[in-house]
Amino acid sequence: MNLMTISNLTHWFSGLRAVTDFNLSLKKGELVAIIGPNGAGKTTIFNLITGVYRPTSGQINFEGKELVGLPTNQIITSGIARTFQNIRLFKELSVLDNIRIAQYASVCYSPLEAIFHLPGFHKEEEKIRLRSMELLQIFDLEDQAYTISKNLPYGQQRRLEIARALATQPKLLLLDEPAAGMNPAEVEHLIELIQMIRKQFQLTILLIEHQMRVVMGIAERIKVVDFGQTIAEGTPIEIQKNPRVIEAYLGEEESK
Ligand SMILES: Nc1ncnc2c1ncn2[C@@H]1O[C@H](COP(=O)(O)OP(=O)(O)OP(=O)(O)O)[C@@H](O)[C@H]1O
Repeated sequence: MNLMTISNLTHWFSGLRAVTDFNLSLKKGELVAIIGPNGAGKTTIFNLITGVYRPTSGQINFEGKELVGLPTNQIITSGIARTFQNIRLFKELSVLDNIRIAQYASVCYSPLEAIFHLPGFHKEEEKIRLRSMELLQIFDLEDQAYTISKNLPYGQQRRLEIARALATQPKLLLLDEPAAGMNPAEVEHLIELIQMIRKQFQLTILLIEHQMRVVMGIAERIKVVDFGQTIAEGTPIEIQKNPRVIEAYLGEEESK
């Protein structure tokens, strides 16, 4: 059974058609990449899945439930989390607090327990703290738990953003250019990290990425979009040989 099925997704920004009849079926546990030149419509697809924009037309079915029309918070509690192309941490908060905050969408104490600091509040807070520290350990950030997140090196900020996304316990993780701005060593580390969390958290992953080293290294299937339209779909090997893709995208990448 598919975890998510996107059917005929189309989105217009005034006179500009950013996404045209986009279709995608994601099976549980798959890692699928969306690639394409700048402005092709990739991030708009993520914004449509997460309810930032409501599509002009089309459906997004996640575990049998229609997502179109739902507010973002309900989409997140359904089991979808994302990272952003431009890192969006709570920059003035500590690394630990960035992870803790992500868990409050599904907190299990009542306002009364919170106001009067009743036992239910303390128990839940301790659970959140422990789980946050566990995540920081997995992401090799536990020594930085009390560092203000804006002071982390760039590669660690990217890792923290992924850790924060996982704190909501998603089934589907949307990664928007996770390798952007990383040096080659950080990229290699990221590839290992994505493979590790995919297994450990039994994740399905949809990845937008420009760095072909990452895409070809970890994606099982690739969709190529250009001017909002899907121009090719296949395995990494099929995509690398596809003349239309080379013309629209890979050729341009290789010549950089
Ligand atoms: N809020 C918006 N209002 C109007 N136009 C927008 C908006 N967001 C994106 N666009 C336009 O929609 C098209 C698709 O943009 P999108 O950001 O989805 O592309 P992308 O493939 O993610 O590009 P990149 O690789 O550069 O991130 C572009 O032409 C962009 O200028």
